[in-house]
Amino acid sequence: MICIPWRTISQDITTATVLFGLFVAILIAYVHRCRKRLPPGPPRSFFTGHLREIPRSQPWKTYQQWSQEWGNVIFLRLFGRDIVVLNGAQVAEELLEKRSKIYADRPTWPMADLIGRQDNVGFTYYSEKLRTSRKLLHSGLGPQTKAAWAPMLEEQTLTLLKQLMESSEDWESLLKRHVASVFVRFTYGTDATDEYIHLAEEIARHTGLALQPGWAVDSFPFLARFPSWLPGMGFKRWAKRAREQFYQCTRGPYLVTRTAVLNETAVPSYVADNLKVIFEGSSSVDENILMSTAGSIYGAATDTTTAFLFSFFLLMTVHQDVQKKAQDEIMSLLGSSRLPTLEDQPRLPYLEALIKEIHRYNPVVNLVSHSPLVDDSYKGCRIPQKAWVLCNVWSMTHDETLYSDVDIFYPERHLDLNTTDPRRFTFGFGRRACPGVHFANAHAFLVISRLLALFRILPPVRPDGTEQIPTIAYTSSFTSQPLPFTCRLQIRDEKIL
Ligand code: HEM
Repeated sequence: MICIPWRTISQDITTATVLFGLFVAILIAYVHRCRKRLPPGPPRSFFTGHLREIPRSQPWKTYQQWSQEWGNVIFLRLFGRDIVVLNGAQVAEELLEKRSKIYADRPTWPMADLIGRQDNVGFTYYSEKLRTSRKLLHSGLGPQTKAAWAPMLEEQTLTLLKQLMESSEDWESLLKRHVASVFVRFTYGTDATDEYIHLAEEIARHTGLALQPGWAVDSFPFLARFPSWLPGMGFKRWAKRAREQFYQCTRGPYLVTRTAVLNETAVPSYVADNLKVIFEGSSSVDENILMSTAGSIYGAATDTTTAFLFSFFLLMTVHQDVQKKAQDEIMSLLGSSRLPTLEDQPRLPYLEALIKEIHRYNPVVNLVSHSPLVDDSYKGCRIPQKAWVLCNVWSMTHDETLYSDVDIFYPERHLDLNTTDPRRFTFGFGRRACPGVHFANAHAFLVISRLLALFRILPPVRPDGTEQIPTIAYTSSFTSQPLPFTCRLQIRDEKIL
């Protein structure tokens, strides 16, 4: 007979009891979590989730319509991911502003990580690195540093006007080039070369591709750990090339400015100013963080600014009456004496209202993505940790309780200072809100006021002499731009330049 010592049996019983207790506790926690219901949403297919329900074209408009049936917080599932759409200003402010610490993260995007985008502030997960990056950006872009970048903005807009006087039919490419020059100047203090612009456009194309749904690695992140020579791992080889180009685009211009700082030939810029204090020993910021914040500016600033300015051109081409009112305001303040400067901004309220209305009418970024760091709940519904929280900016700037006749382009609504400033939504929320907001507002004011002072923006003319008013329509991309349209620029007051 085999004799098992009593001590061993009693140890086994204790271990089994502890394990069973642990199992029961986990089960209770799991059941409790699941019993807290998820937010409501349209019915979905068991296999494809809401793939068929979510339209490819301007989904933000559909989400707004769904809110009438399902409320302001809607739950969707796509490619195995939880998506929570926030459709109103109140809920966005409640969650993303008041609970900003919870909603400071970005959704995980394994494919974007593979192409190196963790070194781009807009994608960086919430961490010490992100906090340092944002501090650096705020200190370079905030209103306290306006005196440092305002003269550069004035000089660059003047160059744009002169180029437009020479060849106004090239307004589209000149405007794009102007935007690129402004951000390369601001960041590195150098001229934007064709090579850099081309590489940066390639990087933006790669980002767009990586963010498209359907990459297997986004649903099964463990695939990223498999060797790239295995069959079916072509995405890893593509990602490696894309990542190398991304680092080339970030390092190249940074090193040029760094060398210029060391040689004492650098002109003031975001990178040069920060490097000087690092080299003097007055700042302990890691140079790698400075380099990646600098590399993030171009991507975050150019597409958004270009989309906004193109929208201005389209809306002025169609709404001649609004354009005339803005021009009359500039004329009554300045006559033909000079071009507007940033000091004139507070004295041109109609122009300020016009800028607000361009933001409201078609927000540049209609869906802003955040992600909660922990499980959260709102009005009894669970918002799962790591869910993809999509803040529907469109639904806020088209909320009938905030703005009347939402589909009408009507800057006058903002002359009443009680009207909600749409930029409260269009530049994002909480701890991820756009650090470039002050720069963007100053830039928009300078370009728009100076263009209107010098030019009339007119619809194209058909062969029979009648004007062809373009249709107002926008893309469905991440930054929503007007669909291609044409307009004419006519000089209205040459003496002003
Ligand atoms: C019309 C112009 C612009 C618009 C409409 C715009 C809008 C936005 C929006 C909606 C976000 C996301 C905010 C969020 O997640 O809550 C964002 C992020 C960001 N923007 Fe802008 N932006 C503009 C111009 C600029 C400029 C001029 C710069 C820099 C010079 C800039 C730098 C950034 C950066 C670095 C981020 C990422 C912040 C983070 O993830 O923590 N943006 N912007």
